[in-house]
Amino acid sequence: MANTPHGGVLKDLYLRDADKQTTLAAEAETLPSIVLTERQLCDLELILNGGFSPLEGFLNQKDYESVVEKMRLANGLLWTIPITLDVSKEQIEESKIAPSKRIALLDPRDYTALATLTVEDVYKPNKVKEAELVYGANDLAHPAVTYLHDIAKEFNVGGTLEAIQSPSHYDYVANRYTPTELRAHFKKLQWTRVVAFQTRNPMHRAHRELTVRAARQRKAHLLIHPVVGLTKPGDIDHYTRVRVYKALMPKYPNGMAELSLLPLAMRMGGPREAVWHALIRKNHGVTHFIVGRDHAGPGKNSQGVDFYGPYDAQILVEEYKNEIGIEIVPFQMVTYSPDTDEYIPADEVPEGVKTLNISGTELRRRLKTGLPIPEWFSYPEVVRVLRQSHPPRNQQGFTIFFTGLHASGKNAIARALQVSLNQEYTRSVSLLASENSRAELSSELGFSKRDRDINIARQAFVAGELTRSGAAAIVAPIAPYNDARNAAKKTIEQFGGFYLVHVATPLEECIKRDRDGIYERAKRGEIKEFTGLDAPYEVPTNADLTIDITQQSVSQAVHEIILLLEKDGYIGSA
Ligand SMILES: Nc1ncnc2c1ncn2[C@@H]1O[C@H](COP(=O)(O)OS(=O)(=O)O)[C@@H](OP(=O)(O)O)[C@H]1O
Repeated sequence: MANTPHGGVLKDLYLRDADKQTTLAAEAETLPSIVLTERQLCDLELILNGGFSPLEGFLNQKDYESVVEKMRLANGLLWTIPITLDVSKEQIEESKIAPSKRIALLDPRDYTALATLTVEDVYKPNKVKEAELVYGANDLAHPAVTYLHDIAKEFNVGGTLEAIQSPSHYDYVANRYTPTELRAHFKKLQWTRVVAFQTRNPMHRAHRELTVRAARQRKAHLLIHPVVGLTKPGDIDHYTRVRVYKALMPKYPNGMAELSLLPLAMRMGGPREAVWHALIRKNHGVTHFIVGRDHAGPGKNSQGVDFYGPYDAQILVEEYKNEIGIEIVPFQMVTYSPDTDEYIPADEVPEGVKTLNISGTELRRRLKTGLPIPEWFSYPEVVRVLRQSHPPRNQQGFTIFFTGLHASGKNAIARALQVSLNQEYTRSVSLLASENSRAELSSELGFSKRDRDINIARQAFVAGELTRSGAAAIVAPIAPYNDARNAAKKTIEQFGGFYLVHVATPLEECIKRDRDGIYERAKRGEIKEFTGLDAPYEVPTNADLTIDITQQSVSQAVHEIILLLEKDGYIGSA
């Protein structure tokens, strides 16, 4: 039989409110509303489907303070992470949020009303205290603490929820199970002992071995229950991870393991989060839960020291195991022994026996450079998925961002670079020449700082999208301002390579080379705010390459850019 929910009753608010959903939806149209944040949306989904049982809403002040201080709801039930609906002063005023008011909670993606909140109270959380007691330190190196101070708004609204509808999902829908659905699934499969494995990372052979060992030890079936809500910033995206899990599932014996995706917003709260994870799994009907080394660990604090000890989570979970009501399976990471070609838990490796491992950083390096990933470490099917999402540099996109004065020669170099890159045949090459960008993207803009910044931001957006899709983008605006160039870099480099090339032709030379006589017109006052004359050009100090066309030919300039791209692996074979 599936495990009892935390608090005894599964609070599936969809089932509870099924009869009144049409009325609630109609009422929601008339109510003031709050558009949820991404984190709040994840939390709401798990409150509504019972994953957060016994919660039936967002914590009121009494519950919040009790959870922060005592790891318990005000009624004494164990609950370790505050689940709060944070709002700003403006939202409170605009929606007239006050006790006993009803508020519609809207999906941020399409403004669908998902639930109605009956407000109990509005309160100001003590964020420093929450950071210290829940996450162990008021240290911005902790992602949940940064969230608390930089993203979460000033006030919390406590209150109970009524369910209108669940948030829509369009990805991996068949693999998403609510607690009610998962319980029915276990029943159908006749699974009574189920050990759940939580993960926010791709899974390799070591994870498969670890989970099978846990199942064998406890004579249980296996639920691979990865988080697909919000995880640690910088993690591999969930699309890739789910493809990895799907590639891995056939490696388990038939009928041993199932995959279900959990729309949880993690806090990386280590020990407290491990207890929370266990309670969530209990609500999903699971009987056993694997807690490994450094469970939900946020990494190092601002002093360079780990926030939590590697086994703190296991210790806290052990301390509360009777109240949690799920059997904890503590696990050491398993490691590979090349001599015996087997995986062994780290604490069982005999003295002197050599073991191998590949760290996350090393794996990313191998993916980036195209270096082999050995079969003892992962399955070829898994590696294929990872390589598709992390192509080597020579298949990734990049942007060459030229900056320089009018008539500096940047347009000629940009055109020649496009021709040169076209020889490669490996990716499409797009040139956003300044005159085209001005005509097609920014025709209504002039040359004030604000307008120029918008112009650069638009080009950066387009170049970013091209870079994301694996193309080479060449942009060649004047881009006279540092902050706009830096913002462009930030926009683009999250998707691939970014190179700032400063065509540093001196102004006098530009004036000499200006065949259209534009500088002359500007000097006569016919063109205002002209860069280099009555508008500034901030010389970049962070250019990847500086070219002076009075000293170098166009071919030479292009060749230097090609050399830069080759050095970083964007062109040529890996
Ligand atoms: N006031 C003023 N200042 C600078 N440039 C001016 C101005 N008015 C028109 N032009 C012509 O517009 C071209 C520069 O546009 P950009 O989009 O590159 O400018 S910016 O990056 O937004 O600053 C640039 O042409 P190219 O250098 O040939 O691209 C200029 O001839």
